[in-house]
Amino acid sequence: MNIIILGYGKMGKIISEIAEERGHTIVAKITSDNRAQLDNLDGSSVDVAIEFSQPESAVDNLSWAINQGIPVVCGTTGWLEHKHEVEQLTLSKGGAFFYASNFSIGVNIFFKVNRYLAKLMDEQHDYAIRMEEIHHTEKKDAPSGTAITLAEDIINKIDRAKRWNLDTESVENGHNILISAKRIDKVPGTHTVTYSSETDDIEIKHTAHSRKGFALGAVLVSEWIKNRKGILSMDDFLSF
Ligand SMILES: NC(=O)C1=CN([C@@H]2O[C@H](COP(=O)(O)OP(=O)(O)OC[C@H]3O[C@@H](n4cnc5c(N)ncnc54)[C@H](OP(=O)(O)O)[C@@H]3O)[C@@H](O)[C@H]2O)C=CC1
Ligand SMILES: O=C(O)C1=N[C@H](C(=O)O)C[C@H](O)C1
Repeated sequence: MNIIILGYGKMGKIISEIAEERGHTIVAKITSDNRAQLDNLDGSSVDVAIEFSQPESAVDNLSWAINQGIPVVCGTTGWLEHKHEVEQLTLSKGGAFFYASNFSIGVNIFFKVNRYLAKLMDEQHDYAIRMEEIHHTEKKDAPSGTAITLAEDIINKIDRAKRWNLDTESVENGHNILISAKRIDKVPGTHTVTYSSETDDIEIKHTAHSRKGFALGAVLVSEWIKNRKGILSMDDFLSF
């Protein structure tokens, strides 16, 4: 496949390496410095676009790919207030758009465990819910997209959990999920969900050892999306 990389940073580089190892060709590696290349690029020769840039550039990059008729796989976090616009554009153009806050298979298993645990905790009113996410110091958004997915999944399962907020923000009542976002040099991504009562704690945790799992997941999805249409997610891709 011919792949264009929109955002050739820490993730874009590992994704390109894995894609090339799997026999794909990278037709362009776009950063903020060479983005003008997109003005002259013929999209008809590109099979898939992989977008891992930054919150401010995601919508422009995704719109470029969708307008070119290129299926696009997006891992950029921190821009989701505009997701509906991108989905509408995809539908109006008959394109394909895939977003995941986390492409790692391990995290997607963790999402399932989180949903199952939340279902069990719905009736357990004595437990307060909190979350911690730890990432490297270059991360631009907080909380992480993964933490938001975890929190939204809990809100969908637990009646008393009405919303999430960062623990640095003020809280009006105790029915929120408090998220602590820590930034520590080089940490690829650690997420912990804790239910605390007076008598005990129940905790689930996922620790990424590197960015490889995220990158491999994005390449596998890119191979899968090639001839598909519509708004797609990990639930469509994974069979578990
Ligand atoms: N969903 C998932 O599984 C994962 C998601 N992420 C997310 O992916 C995103 C990228 O992460 P990471 O690679 O660590 O970030 P980096 O900061 O290392 O890389 C970002 C890249 O985007 C480029 N960029 C900036 N502006 C534009 C633009 N207008 N058009 C195209 N490219 C642009 C930067 O170029 P320049 O250097 O010139 O500014 C850089 O190459 C983040 O939002 C992160 O949260 C990360 C890991 C996993
Ligand atoms: O910025 C990162 O590095 C990561 N971002 C994603 C997120 O915001 O959840 C996924 C992963 O945790 C790494």
